[in-house]
Amino acid sequence: MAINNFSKSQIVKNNSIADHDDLELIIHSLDCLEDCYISIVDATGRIVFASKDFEKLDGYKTSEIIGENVLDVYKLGEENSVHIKAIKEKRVLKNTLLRYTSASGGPVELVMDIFPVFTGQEVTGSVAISRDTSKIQALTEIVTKLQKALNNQLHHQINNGTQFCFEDIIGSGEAMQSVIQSAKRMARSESRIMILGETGTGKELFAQSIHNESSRAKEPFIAVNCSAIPDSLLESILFGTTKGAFTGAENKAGLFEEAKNGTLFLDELNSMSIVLQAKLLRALETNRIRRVGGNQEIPVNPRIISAMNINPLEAIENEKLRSDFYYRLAVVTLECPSLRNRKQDIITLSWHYIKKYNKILGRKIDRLSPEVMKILENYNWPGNVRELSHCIEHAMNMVDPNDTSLLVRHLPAFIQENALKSNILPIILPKTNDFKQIMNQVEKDILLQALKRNNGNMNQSAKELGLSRQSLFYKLKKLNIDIEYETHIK
Ligand SMILES: Nc1ncnc2c1ncn2[C@@H]1O[C@H](COP(=O)(O)OP(=O)(O)OP(=O)(O)O)[C@@H](O)[C@H]1O
Repeated sequence: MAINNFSKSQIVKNNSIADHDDLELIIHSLDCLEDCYISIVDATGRIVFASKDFEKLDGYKTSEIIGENVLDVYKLGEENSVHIKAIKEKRVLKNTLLRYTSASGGPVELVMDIFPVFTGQEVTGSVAISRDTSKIQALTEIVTKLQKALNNQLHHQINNGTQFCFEDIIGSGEAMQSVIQSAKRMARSESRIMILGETGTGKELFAQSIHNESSRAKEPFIAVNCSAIPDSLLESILFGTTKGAFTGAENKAGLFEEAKNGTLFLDELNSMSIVLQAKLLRALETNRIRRVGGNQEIPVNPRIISAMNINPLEAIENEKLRSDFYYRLAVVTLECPSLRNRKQDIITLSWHYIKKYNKILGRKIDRLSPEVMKILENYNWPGNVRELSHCIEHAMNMVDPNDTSLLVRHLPAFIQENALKSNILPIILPKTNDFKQIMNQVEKDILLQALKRNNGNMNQSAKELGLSRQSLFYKLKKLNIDIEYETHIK
């Protein structure tokens, strides 16, 4: 690879080398230069050198980032920048993982060794030698897929009824990581779990993952959506029936029995009637059930995981939920955060679904426009991850097979309209130092966004902008704006 004028001997001579191990590490890193990228920043975090190959990796042009601050370029907080950390802590950081966003919004992951540069006692900068993890990851992905296929085969053989495990949960932000850690701890115990969260936040995904991580993994996982089934039927489904209990009734085991020593997942528990809650409470207290129409008590042993998408305390207050029933089931609780409260995961999840639909629909999208990123991050996602997946599926159906960028016009109309109404379409400044050109662009964007918000209506747009109709006409003419062409959202 090209490392410009930066030679191996220059780096090795660098007086940051604290001990023999570091020296070995640098020499080892330099020996694998084919797979390495080098970056150097000064003590203030200003980038003074970045090897040319970075451009291919993350899309930031070397010529444009030299002289810029590393935090600004890679949109990192101080705590996340490994360069700044090495400078502040005055120590070498080895094999440190750094995740950031490429110029086109995709994820980049590097493993870095960072060496502070000393002049006397003072740290005057740091040198990082980085390796792209995607090659390692590609291999890991293959191995993981093989493992999963093997697992699935096993699951099918033992028919445990699940599709997901913890590895399928996407969310590197603190909120999601903390829920995953709690869920893993819960998987190791036998306590009943209540999973709370809005619709589409992944409650069933967590329930399945907990089951697969628990000692019950080889037993069945049985899910029942309490809102989808009328009460009388739900009782027979859960407890089973005895021949003659009602016309057509047969001797049949219910889900409590079918779940055996596995997990019974009661989804949308809040939809269950108060009467059925009382019957279920008895079963939960005794770990015994009676089939509908039967006299015999049958011992049962599934672990119960339940889920609700409303606030349980409000449901108790409104007498929709018995408190004794709730507390029997909510021995431990897990809260799935809504997507709007973990914005940092929105783009990662979007890329997950883009990759999925690239494969399914034969598309080749490898770039999200900055406007799309901003819109996705600012939308409030009432349907959470499920809604995001539908949004990307829609967009991927709208792109042409040769398109490589996902643009605003590909998004569902209501999301475009929402962005316009909430005025969050960003103004993208031209890359120039020409002040007049920048101001023209700003003026043009403001006029166009007002026109789009008002469906091209000149009077309303002028009113909103505080201009006379004539001034608006004059400005549109001066800026050479073709309204019909340009008010289609780009
Ligand atoms: N963190 C996540 N990572 C990957 N996929 C996710 C995540 N959260 C949710 N999903 C996906 O979103 C969809 C909805 O998830 P799930 O059915 O588990 O949500 P839910 O909270 O149980 O919804 P509901 O309350 O409507 O039943 C599924 O396709 C699931 O795989």
